Amino acid sequence: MPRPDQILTVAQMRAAEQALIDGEETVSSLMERAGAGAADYIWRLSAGRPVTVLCGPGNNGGDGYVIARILRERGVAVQVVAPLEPRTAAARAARASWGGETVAHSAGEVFVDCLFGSGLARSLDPALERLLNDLAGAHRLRIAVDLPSGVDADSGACLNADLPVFDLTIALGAWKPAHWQMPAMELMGARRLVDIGIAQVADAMRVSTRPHLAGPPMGAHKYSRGLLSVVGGAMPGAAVLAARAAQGGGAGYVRIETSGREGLPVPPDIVLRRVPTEELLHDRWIDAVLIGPGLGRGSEAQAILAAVLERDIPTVCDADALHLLEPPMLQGRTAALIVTPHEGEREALSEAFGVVGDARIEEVVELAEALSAVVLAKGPDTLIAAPGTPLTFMPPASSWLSTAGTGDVLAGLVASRLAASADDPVRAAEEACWLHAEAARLAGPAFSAGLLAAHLPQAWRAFL
Ligand SMILES: NC(=O)C1=CN([C@@H]2O[C@H](COP(=O)(O)OP(=O)(O)OC[C@H]3O[C@@H](n4cnc5c(N)ncnc54)[C@H](OP(=O)(O)O)[C@@H]3O)[C@@H](O)[C@H]2O)[C@@H](O)CC1
Ligand SMILES: Nc1ncnc2c1ncn2[C@@H]1O[C@H](COP(=O)(O)OP(=O)(O)O)[C@@H](O)[C@H]1O
Ligand SMILES: [K+]
Repeated sequence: MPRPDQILTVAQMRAAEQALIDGEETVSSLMERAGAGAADYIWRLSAGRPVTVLCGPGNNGGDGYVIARILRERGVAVQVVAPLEPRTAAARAARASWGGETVAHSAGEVFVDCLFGSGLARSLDPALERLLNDLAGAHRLRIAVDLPSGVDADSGACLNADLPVFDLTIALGAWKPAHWQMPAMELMGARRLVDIGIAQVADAMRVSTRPHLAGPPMGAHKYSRGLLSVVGGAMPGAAVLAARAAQGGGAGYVRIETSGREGLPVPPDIVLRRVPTEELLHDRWIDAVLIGPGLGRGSEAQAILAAVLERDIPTVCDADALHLLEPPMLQGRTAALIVTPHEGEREALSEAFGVVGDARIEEVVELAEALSAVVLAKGPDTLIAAPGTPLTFMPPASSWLSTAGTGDVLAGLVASRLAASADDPVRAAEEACWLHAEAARLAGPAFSAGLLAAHLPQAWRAFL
């Protein structure tokens, strides 16, 4: 059975299609199924309004002719704009079955982009780019089939500077990385997937699906639910915020440990332990550690980080810790490690660990290998990579998260989930992202990081 969460590269998609064609299917039968599935969505959304289909030269254009024919059969007024003749046998056959005229331009209600899909090899030439934009601008509702034309399926790059934004993108057969990567993701609008019978591909990447989180069992006590130590540093506020968030992440016991002397605005329900650096984490009941938020970047911070990592407890490194982390600090570790870099921190880590990838996706995967760790590369298009595990793409969360301190909240959540279930750090990272996104949704617009953390208890309801 194919899984609706699998993400395939163009090469994987072609191989999976070929496997079907080597069996009972033909390109035309797959195109018919893809076109029919897309036509269903378009028919419902167009609700009787006229539809314009822009058809390109490849099989994406072929899908367009199938869509045009099916919609016409259902009584929809359809116009086809075909700036280039079909070049594949299946697309030519689909054009012949459509049999209708083509027009040079059209304006109206619903626009369907079947110019290029996964076979786009280079940027659109200026005439095609103009036609695409003119047609998109001349219609109220815009729908892209498989991918918005101009987008590179594997990387999510936009090959042209000026591409239209769609209301809906209908992916065919399987998701491609571009459906979940910036900047392409910004053009897609809502996303829907049409099943055309593509099988489950071994080791395929995946988009994360909503998890089910268990509440505490009847016999739970604070230690059984996970003890998390947040190691504080030069700027204690960030550690307090992360600890606050961690309390909303499900761990039974959250405390802050620090070797500093700074006054800490610690709320009464967070335990504070002040100890010399060499006594940090001297408690065999600790399930997980968070270090980095507010740690500082000086030599003292570096010594604290080295001491913490040497304790070999399941650890989350965020923020300043990601600028201090060096390969020797990880030697001999066996416990789980999760790093949660934003783009700048990811670049710093890549430099420190000698990772040079061609593109973001490859670099994140290579970084996970180099660190033997889970890499939660956060941003509008968060990725979770771990050695030996399929790369996971998180669905987009509220863009209101782009405010200071929300990363500290995420780090607290990741550490909290890790304390609760240290045996599966990838799942811990994924669960944290879902709680974070749901809290952001509940917090609405223009929230602060503190308010985000305050919405975590309510966010749980979506996963119980
Ligand atoms: N395979 C299957 O079984 C099924 C596939 N399906 C569908 O097929 C789509 C993939 O089809 P595809 O591989 O034909 O690619 P597509 O995106 O239509 O375009 C490629 C053509 O455009 C050309 N070209 C490229 N860039 C260009 C540019 N900038 N400017 C101008 N020309 C350019 C390129 O030729 P080139 O010039 O590079 O030799 C080639 O002729 C996929 O997204 C899905 O919709 C479904 O029907 C299910 C079954
Ligand atoms: N445009 C966006 N859309 C969705 N989520 C975002 C966006 N920008 C940032 N985020 C999320 O907000 C958080 C920001 O973290 P980070 O950059 O570390 O901020 P800080 O260091 O101020 O806490 C991350 O979880 C990231 O995924
Ligand atoms: K398209």
